[in-house]
Amino acid sequence: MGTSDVNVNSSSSLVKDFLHKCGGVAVIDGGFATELERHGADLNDPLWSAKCLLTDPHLVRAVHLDYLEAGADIILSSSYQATIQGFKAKGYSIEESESLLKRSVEIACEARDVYYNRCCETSADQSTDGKVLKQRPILVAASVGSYGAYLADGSEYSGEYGDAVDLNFLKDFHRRRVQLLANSGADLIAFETVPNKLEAQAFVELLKEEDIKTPAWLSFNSKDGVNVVSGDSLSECAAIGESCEKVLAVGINCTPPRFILDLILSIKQVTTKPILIYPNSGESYDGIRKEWSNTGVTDEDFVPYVNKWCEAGASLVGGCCRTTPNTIRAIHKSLSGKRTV
Ligand SMILES: C[S+](C)CC[C@H](N)C(=O)O
Ligand SMILES: N[C@@H](CCS)C(=O)O
Ligand SMILES: [Zn+2]
Repeated sequence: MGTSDVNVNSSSSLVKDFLHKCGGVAVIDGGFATELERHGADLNDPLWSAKCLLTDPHLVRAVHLDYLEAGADIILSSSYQATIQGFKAKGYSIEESESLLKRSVEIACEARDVYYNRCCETSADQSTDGKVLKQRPILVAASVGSYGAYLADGSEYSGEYGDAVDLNFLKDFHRRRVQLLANSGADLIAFETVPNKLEAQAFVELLKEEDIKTPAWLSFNSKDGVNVVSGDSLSECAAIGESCEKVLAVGINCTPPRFILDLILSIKQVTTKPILIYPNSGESYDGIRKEWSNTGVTDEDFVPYVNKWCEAGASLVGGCCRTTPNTIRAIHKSLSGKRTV
């Protein structure tokens, strides 16, 4: 057995072991880019949330910390739309771009360190203003958004890349970023808002070809509750995750809450891996104007479904775009009876 086999075996139970320590269900953080915006960041930029790595790394750290204090057990780095190609288009060198990518994970790890220090400093009888300050296992996941995210026009909600974009193109597009993020100190890689089957295939092939030691999750988005946004079959997409030993969980993110239950039931047919769910608020996004239209959906609409989703098979639950630390606090509270620790 080579060293790579040893490493894969030792990380192959990371999510299941983590879930066990969390009492069966883990809380994922909430919308990251939209939370930066709520704090005043202007993300009308091709880099979207990754712009803050350049302009306001302190805010990036503060938002991670807010999610930890709201009860998130897993935080995702600010690298969703951070790509070497995107930074290069802004005039950054390859070295600078690579260092920004690594920085995104370092900042998340720093937030975790600050959080643990706060937990130590807070005695049990101190008031914590509703903050969850509890020493517990916390994972940092390196976010990898799709090629559509890099296009910066909301294409991750269509998954239509045109005929020129084939499997090799997507693998080459993502290769260096995945290598870097895998060696950045993150506990896992979060391939998220994956809009089509081709890109899912590219991600799992990259994990194998590049002998990536950091395990991953694979999370798709849907706009009809049946298929992924491109129209590709969710079952076929989830089965790609199931086929790869380095993918430790499969699920759905950035999808309206009303579709989630059916999507869990569909994924459950094809996977034995933990299922993760982190829906958006249910509002619509205009990818050109980079604006959300508020359809009146609120945190209160979302949270009551969380226990049903867990009963249906989800074991990692959080929020995506336009959810906030309040959403995560409410999810944490709502799951507290379900957790066995
Ligand atoms: C999941 S969508 C809201 C992401 C935003 C998009 N990549 C953009 O740049 O507008
Ligand atoms: N983790 C990213 C996903 C965007 S769909 C974010 O929350 O900004
Ligand atoms: Zn989202």
